[in-house]
Amino acid sequence: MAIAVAISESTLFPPAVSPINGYFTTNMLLKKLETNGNGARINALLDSMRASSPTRRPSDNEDQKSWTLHHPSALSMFEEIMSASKGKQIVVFLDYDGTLSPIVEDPDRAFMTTEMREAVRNVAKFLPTAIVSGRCRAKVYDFVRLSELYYAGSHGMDIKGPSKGHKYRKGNQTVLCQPARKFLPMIDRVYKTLMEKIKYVPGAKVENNKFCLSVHYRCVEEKRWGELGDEVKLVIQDYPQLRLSQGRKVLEILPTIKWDKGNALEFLLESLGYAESNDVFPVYIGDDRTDEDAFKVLRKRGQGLGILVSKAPKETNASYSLQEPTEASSYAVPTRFSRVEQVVPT
Ligand SMILES: O=P(O)(O)OC[C@H]1O[C@H](O[C@H]2O[C@H](CO)[C@@H](O)[C@H](O)[C@H]2O)[C@H](O)[C@@H](O)[C@@H]1O
Repeated sequence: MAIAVAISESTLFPPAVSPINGYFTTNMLLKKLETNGNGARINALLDSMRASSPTRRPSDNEDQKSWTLHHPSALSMFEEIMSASKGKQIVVFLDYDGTLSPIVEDPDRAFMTTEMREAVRNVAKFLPTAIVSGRCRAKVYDFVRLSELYYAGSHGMDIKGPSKGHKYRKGNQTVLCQPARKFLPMIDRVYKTLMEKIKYVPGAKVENNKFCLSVHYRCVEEKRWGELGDEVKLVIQDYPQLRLSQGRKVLEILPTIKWDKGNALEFLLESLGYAESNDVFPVYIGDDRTDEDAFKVLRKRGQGLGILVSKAPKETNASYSLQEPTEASSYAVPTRFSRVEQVVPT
């Protein structure tokens, strides 16, 4: 759409944005609104991309101390946590990237270690265990390869229970929940468009997570983040049923339905028979913004606990912390959990 704007071009628009046939387009105006008159960008998305990817700096000692005081290490508090869960069924929820696997440049190579897989396998022997990931369910399954677990892919929008013969399976039915099914053709279309649009930005990568998409900028030069963000915004502005969210050097495109990792957690607890129960103690370990939705649900239920994997102080709804994925694996050593008497649901 072209709109006429009664202001002089030279004072308002930086050289890159000039009128077409004497008219300023909406996009031009938007671009102008994102600059502060000196031509410096104050693009909200770009600012937020920077803020969610801070350059690592040693955190201030005082900040770190006060944060650790409010979010003590889940390892040092293990005995207290276990006594709070006494007589209750612990259910374990694990995020994948940054929690079970280290963050790496190539998302296709985010492998978990054999040690981590063993730790998860062992936990799942004693406790119902779910992987809750932004990735597509099939892909996260390929990384984890444990058929006894629940998997919630696409940020919880694609949930499947353990295959036949596993003890946490509910009766004969396989648990399945895909609340965003109708968005599949749209997501596919946007995936193809984005692939085309971002191929000019070196290092950018679109990952098809089935019910949502990830646009990675970890390998994009910072000076091109703004351009990439603009391309993504332009594409999704034609799709009001989609929304933009952010993770670790990634822009996430999701359906606008009210369904997130928190809903997935509640759905899984309900599937296990703990919808309204006080006899359950959910433990959720995650590292990212989308995991906050699950931490919030735990706070609201006043049950269990959230553990944030983070080296640096961060605002979070989690109660405890772990420094890095390797700590998550030592947290999950089987003897820790097997000491607690567990009620195994039928
Ligand atoms: O919910 P998660 O399991 O944490 O998934 C969130 C996103 O994780 C992946 O991206 C992140 O990890 C990559 C590999 O280490 C890294 O290269 C990227 O910068 C991170 O954002 C995954 O690729 C995404 O699809 C997930 O949405």
